[in-house]
Amino acid sequence: MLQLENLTRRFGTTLAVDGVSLAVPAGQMVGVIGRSGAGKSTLLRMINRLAEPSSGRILHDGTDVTGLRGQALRDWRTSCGMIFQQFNLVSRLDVLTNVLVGRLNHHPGLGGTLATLFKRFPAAERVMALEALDRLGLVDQALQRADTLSGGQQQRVAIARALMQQPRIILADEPIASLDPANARTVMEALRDVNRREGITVLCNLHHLDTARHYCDRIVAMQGGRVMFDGPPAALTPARVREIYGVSEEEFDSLAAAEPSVAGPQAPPQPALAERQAALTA
Ligand SMILES: Nc1ncnc2c1ncn2[C@@H]1O[C@H](COP(=O)(O)OP(=O)(O)OP(=O)(O)O)[C@@H](O)[C@H]1O
Repeated sequence: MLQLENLTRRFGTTLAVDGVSLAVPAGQMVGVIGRSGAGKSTLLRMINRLAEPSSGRILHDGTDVTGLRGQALRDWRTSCGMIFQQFNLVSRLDVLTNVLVGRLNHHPGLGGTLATLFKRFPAAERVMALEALDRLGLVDQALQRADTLSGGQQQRVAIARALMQQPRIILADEPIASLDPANARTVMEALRDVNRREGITVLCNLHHLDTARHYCDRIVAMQGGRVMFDGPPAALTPARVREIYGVSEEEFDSLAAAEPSVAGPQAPPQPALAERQAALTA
């Protein structure tokens, strides 16, 4: 069970997340929806402590995650696989090596360059990486450079990489915002499959209500840092959407589609390299 207790994050005068309390049972798939700036990313990033809460607590199976330091914090981050909007693969490396990067946390002393990374992992982990790719339908692409894959394939490689961490929770921060509908579908299906088959808890930030309704067990709708709705998809009726956001569902979705962070000809900016490395190797 993941418990968020009155979790709050301020950036200067901005209250990005405002007193959020949620109890997420193990194995649940939760869709967090809301317009740009609602606080979705900050909420997710606090869970693996990429963003520090200003106040409130995060508990996982009774352990106070908010107080973890050093190795205990690194272990917690390992147990939270993170999926970013922009995949964050090493483009010039092959797919298999990218998946093995998810294992780096288990080898803190692994030296050498990225180019020789593959050979430095034990054979059992290379097999594990191939198995992860196989279950995501990508084993044939294992030796291709990551940047030769479609966006949807790259995001599934990122999911395979997260699986290598053997996570308890997957935090997916707008995993489909840069993808076309067909690729978005394959990625959401992959996340749902991982959730169902492995029982991994998934928290997934999404812009579109229909996507959240279709794939998630539970929807948390945010606005101005607060949770305005928390319940099963069927309970988030068009009338409820209007009540929360003051617009129809169609308007909500079209506003989301018009946001600059959603797929467009130009890729949105990536998180800082240090942050990505922290997420991958911490
Ligand atoms: N590092 C930061 N410094 C200052 N303000 C920030 C920072 N990160 C987020 N914010 C602010 O906190 C609020 C919530 O941002 P957040 O990125 O969590 O929202 P979001 O719902 O994920 O939006 P989007 O869908 O656009 O990613 C916004 O007003 C944002 O400008």
